[in-house]
Amino acid sequence: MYQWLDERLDLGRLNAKLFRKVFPVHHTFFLGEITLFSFIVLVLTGVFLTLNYEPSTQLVKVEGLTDPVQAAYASILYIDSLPFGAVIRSVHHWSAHIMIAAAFLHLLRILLSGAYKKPRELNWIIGILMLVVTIVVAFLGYALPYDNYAITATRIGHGIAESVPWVGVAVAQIMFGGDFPGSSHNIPRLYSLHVLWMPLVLMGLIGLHLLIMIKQKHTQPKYAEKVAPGKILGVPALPQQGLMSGVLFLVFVAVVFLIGGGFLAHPVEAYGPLSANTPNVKPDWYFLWIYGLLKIIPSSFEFTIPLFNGGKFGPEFWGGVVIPSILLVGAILIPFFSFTEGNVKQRYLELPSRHPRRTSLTIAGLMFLIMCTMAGYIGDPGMEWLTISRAWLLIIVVPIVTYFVSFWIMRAIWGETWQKEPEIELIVGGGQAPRA
Ligand code: HEM
Repeated sequence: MYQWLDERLDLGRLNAKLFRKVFPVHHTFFLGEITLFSFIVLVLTGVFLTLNYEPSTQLVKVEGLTDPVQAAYASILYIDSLPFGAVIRSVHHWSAHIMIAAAFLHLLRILLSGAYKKPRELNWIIGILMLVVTIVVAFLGYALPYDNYAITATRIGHGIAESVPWVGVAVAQIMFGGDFPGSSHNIPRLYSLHVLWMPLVLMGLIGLHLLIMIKQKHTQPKYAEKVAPGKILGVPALPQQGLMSGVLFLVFVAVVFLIGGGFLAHPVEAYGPLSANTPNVKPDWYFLWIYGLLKIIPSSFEFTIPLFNGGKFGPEFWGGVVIPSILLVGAILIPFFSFTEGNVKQRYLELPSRHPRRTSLTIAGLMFLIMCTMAGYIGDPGMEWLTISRAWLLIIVVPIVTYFVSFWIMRAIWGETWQKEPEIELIVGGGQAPRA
């Protein structure tokens, strides 16, 4: 069979060029792979869901329910009633959470190890875009069950889209196919964006990301410089790397099915179909920091520019659009503010502990997000101590204190040598003397 294929596809050349490509091995490199695996599981479980989901708000009768309900809602009841239907829906749900978390951790590893520097600036930018698109796809899928929970959470995003001065209402109408909720175009519009257009964009970006990564070659652990100077130290793409990735994929599938089976996505009947009741729901964790900002920006923080029918700059615009956009642009620009020594290409991973400024800034940034997230709980039972003014204080003070404390700890531990990468001593096994 190999010979038959080789004669037609010149597999030998492919084998020599692609399959023998060397991949450096480091446990943190699996974060990018886990992000990829989540995407694959999302597509596979998504195919099952699309085969059984009805993207329509037409009213239909469901056995056991007195009032007619929207077809989208009814189809989720149907999916949950299929053998393993609720588990597959839950695996889809949890894979989305894992993909966002893994992409974010992957971003942190790139940031903390300096892998974003020349020549990988492009892949850094594509990565940020992928993270944003992933979050957008997750948001677009939120409303599809069309239950009270999904609609209430999606309304927050709809309000943010509408808050953009002058163009917001038009943007929201295009995105949601009319007023939300209520328009019969809502579900078909969100559905096509969620299952087709945005995943296609994501697939294109992932393909580009991986092609660039293969072309530029992976950064390597520091010891590779000593063991194989000027070369790539690692294992061939096939069979070793492929085998490791294959095993990790199977483990990933097993774990996500365990999570999906153990913790089912919320049953739609717990909240019921669209009604005037607004349940007290919060957005998912990755939106909570924006939700927190929306809670603490005072409603008086608003003005209108009396031009072209008036452009309103309200708190939702500041918290939901301006601050996240500033952070996004800042993140995109990171590689252009840090340079490699002598402007050479970055080949090796940097130790976070030996780059205390960057590491402390990253931890401070995380603290900012955590404090904003905490503000999302203002007014909840048990959180009475958290007033709006205290939340402001925490958001400003905690990141600054964190920066100085973590910087001080790194300086205290490594003293004068804090900026130097440690000397690597190579120990060769089998009782031989070290060679380097
Ligand atoms: C959202 C979907 C994403 C997928 C599926 C993905 C996938 C991958 C994979 C499989 C690798 C190789 C293994 C590794 O280094 O972990 C990689 C490398 C890389 N990724 Fe991503 N990634 C994603 C998001 C991001 C993000 C958010 C960033 C940063 C903003 C980023 C920046 C990079 C860079 C710079 C490399 C090269 C790393 C090196 O050479 O050390 N990626 N990505």
